Amino acid sequence: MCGIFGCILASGVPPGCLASIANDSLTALQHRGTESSGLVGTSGKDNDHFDMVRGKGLVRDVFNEDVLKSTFNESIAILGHNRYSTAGMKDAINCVQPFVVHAVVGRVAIAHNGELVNVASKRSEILKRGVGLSTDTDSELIAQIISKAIADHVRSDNSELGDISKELETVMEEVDISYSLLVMTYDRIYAIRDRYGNRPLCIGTLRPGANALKNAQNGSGQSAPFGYIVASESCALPSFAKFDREVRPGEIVEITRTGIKERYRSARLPTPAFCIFEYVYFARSDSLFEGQQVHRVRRECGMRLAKEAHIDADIVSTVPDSATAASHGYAQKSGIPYEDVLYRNSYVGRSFIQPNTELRQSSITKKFGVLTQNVSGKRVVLVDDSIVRGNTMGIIVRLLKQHGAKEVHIRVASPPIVHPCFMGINIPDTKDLIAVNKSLEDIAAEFGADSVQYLSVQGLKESVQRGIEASKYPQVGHCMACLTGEYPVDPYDF
Ligand SMILES: O=P(O)(O)OC[C@H]1O[C@H](OP(=O)(O)OP(=O)(O)O)[C@H](O)[C@@H]1O
Ligand SMILES: NC(=O)CC[C@H](N)C(=O)O
Ligand code: SF4
Ligand SMILES: [Mg+2]
Repeated sequence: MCGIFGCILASGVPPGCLASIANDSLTALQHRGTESSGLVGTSGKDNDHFDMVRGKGLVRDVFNEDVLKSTFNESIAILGHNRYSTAGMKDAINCVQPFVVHAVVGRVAIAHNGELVNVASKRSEILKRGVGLSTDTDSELIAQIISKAIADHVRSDNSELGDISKELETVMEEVDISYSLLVMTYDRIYAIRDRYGNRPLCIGTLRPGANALKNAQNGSGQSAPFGYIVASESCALPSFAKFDREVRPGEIVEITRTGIKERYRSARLPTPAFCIFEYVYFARSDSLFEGQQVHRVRRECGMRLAKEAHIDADIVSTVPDSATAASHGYAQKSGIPYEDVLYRNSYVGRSFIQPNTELRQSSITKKFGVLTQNVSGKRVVLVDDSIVRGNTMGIIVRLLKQHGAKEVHIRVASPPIVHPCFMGINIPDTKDLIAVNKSLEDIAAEFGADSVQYLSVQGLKESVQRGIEASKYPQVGHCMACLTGEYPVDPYDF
C-alpha cells in the first residue's frame, strides 16, 4: 500500500518549514509502510538539483530533525514516501522512494503507491529499448515511462519547463492499474490516480494559524493559503490544513505555488475499483474516503457481522488495533458486553506489512499480552478485521486458551481472502492464504477455535457503500478481487 506525500509552499511564503511538515505527515502515514522512507525537495529555482534524504527503516530511524531542517532549508516543494514493498527487491537501498530520474526537462521525482499488473511486459519493453534499470520494482518502470514520454513529446507549445502535464496524460493512458502517483518537477507537483481509483489520494490547503504568518489575511477575511498538500490519507494533513477533496480516478492535478488545478481527466473511465481493503484494514481509522470516516465503516461492518453471525457468549473483544471499531460495532448490535482481552504493545508495529514470514511471526509474538482476569472462564467472541495468512489468529487463540478462555469464537469483519492481489498488497500467491479450499470447520480446527464466521461479500459492500453520498460520488465502485476473483483488469492477461 505505501504512503505518499507532497507539499508546496504558496507564492511569497519563504522556505524553511517543509521539513517539519513532511516529517509529521510521513509519521502519520507510517501504518502504510515501514520498510523505508524518503524525502526529496526542490528550491524551485534549479531544474538540475534536488535535495534528498532516504533510508531504510521507520520515519523516525531515517530522519533526524536537524539534518532535515538543514537539507530542506531552501525547499519550496517536497515529496515523500513510506514503502511497503510489493514488487521487487525488498531489502535494496536503491528501491527506496521517491525515485529521481534525470529527464529532458531536468530532475523528476516520483512517489508511487500501488503495483503495476502488467509489470513483466512493461519491464521487457523498457529493457528492449536499451534502458538499463537499477532495480526490479514496478515503480522504477513508471519513472522510466514518464522519462520517455517527456523525451518523446515535442515541446512546441511554449509550455514551461516544469509543466509535464501533457506527458503525464500519455502515461496515464498507457499504464492501467494500480497507481496513486506524485510526480515533482523543479517547480510543481502532480497528483495522479489511475483510471480505476484503486489507491487513495487526497488534497488539502495549508492555512496559517492565528499568528503563523504576518499579513496573511486577504480581502474576504479568510486567511490566504500558505501552501498545498497532497497525501495518501487525510490523517496526514496537519491540523491547520483544510481537507479539499480526493483526487478523482483518472485525474491529473497540478499543484503549483499559485494553487491547485485539474489538468486532465481521462475520457476512458471504467467502473471505479477503489480497494475495499483500505476500509477494512490498511487505512487509519480517522481518515476519510468517499466522504466517510473509515472508523464509521468499520463499526458498521462489525454491526452487520453481529447480525449475520450471532453466537451466545459472555464477552466480545478485539484483536487490536485495526479490529477495534468492528468489535465495538459487534458488541453494540449483539448486546454482548465488550471487554479487552489483549494488551497490544504499541512499540511493535503492524505485523501484516512486514516483508517476510519470519518478521511477521516475530512481530505478532512480541505484540500481545493476555488480560487473564478478563478471559479466564469466559466464552469470548473475538473479532478481527481480516484473516489473511492466519499468522495472527493462530497465535492469539492459543494464547487465550492457555489463559483459561472457555470458548473462543472467531468473527471476521470481512469475507475470506481466497484470491491473490496484484495491485499493491503483498499477497501474490493463493498457497499463502489460509481460507483457500477450507471449510469454516477446517479453519476453526486449524486455529484451535470453537467456531469461525466471516462477514459476507454483500455485507461488506453494503457497509462500505451505504454512507457514500450519491450526489457527491455518482460513480462508486470497489475492488473486491481478493474476495471474489473479479479483477478490475485481468491480471493473467499480460
Ligand atoms: O492473518 P494474518 O496474515 O496474520 O493477517 C491479518 C492480521 O494482520 C492485521 O493486523 P496487523 O497486526 O498487521 O495491524 P494492526 O496492528 O494495525 O491491527 C489484520 O488486522 C489481522 O489481524
Ligand atoms: N505497496 C506499494 O504501494 C508499493 C509500491 C511499489 N510497488 C514497491 O514495491 O515499491
Ligand atoms: S484484490 Fe483485494 S487487496 Fe487487492 S486491490 Fe482488490 S480489494 Fe484491494
Ligand atoms: Mg489487525
